[in-house]
Amino acid sequence: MEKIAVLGPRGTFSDSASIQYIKKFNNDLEQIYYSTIDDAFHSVGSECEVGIIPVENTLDGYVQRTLDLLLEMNVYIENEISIPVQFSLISNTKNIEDIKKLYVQFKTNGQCRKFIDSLNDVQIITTESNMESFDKIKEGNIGEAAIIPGHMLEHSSAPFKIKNVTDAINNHTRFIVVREGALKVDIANNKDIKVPLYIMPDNDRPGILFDILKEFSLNKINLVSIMSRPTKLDMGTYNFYLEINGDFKQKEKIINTINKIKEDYKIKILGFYSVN
Ligand SMILES: O=C(O)C(=O)C[C@]1(C(=O)O)C=C[C@@H](O)C=C1
Repeated sequence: MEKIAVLGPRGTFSDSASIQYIKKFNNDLEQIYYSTIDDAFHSVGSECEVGIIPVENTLDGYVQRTLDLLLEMNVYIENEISIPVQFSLISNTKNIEDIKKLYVQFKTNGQCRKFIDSLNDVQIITTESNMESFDKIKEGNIGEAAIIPGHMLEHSSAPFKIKNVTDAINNHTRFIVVREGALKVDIANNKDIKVPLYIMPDNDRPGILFDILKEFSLNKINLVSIMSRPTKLDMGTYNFYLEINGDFKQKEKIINTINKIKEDYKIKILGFYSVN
């Protein structure tokens, strides 16, 4: 049975995403839990064949670390799944004014901004997963609170709880399924195509971005997003992460357009797969 690397422990949204992914695609996968996104990602190709990794959120955008690891590691994206995400608060205090310390996962912080800003004089402790935040409260230090996955609220015996502290009701996180090795194109008829890729300009001159975007525009290829990530070599030098969304009939056109851009720029295609 193949193993899938998941940000754990059990109860995280990554765990929920892995359960839904296994169910939806009828995959026979054993979940292996890791305490950080980095550890889960790095296990792909050694302890695990695949990994399920958060990449984008409705309220807080891309997970920057995931974008960097996609470039650094020898992996490709073979599938994706989105799940709804809502958060609640638990605390061992009697009321909200007594909270002195708040545990919150780094990506959760940007999804509960309004609530966190409404708290007075609270020390924020950033965690690696929402279940790490949940577990911290069990240590029993008075004056502590944690933002946890909404579905874990009933599993907490904390004396003080607030249901729903997310900034918006419509909030989803998208997870990608990554596998080690060179890209495999996996397209089903009648489904949309997703193609995330990196374009890495090796110099800086006026019009580079225009040159690249022009090719997509001329070929009527839909770009869903574009992100700049630092090359980490020199200040002010960036790689571009792009996502293409298209109809399956556009497959050849997408390949030809990427090949055209490849004549002038280095490209890493991160995935070429069907969605929904
Ligand atoms: O900590 C979790 O529950 C996770 O699965 C991680 C993660 C993320 O890093 O994006 C997943 C979904 C939410 O966006 C918040 C946190």
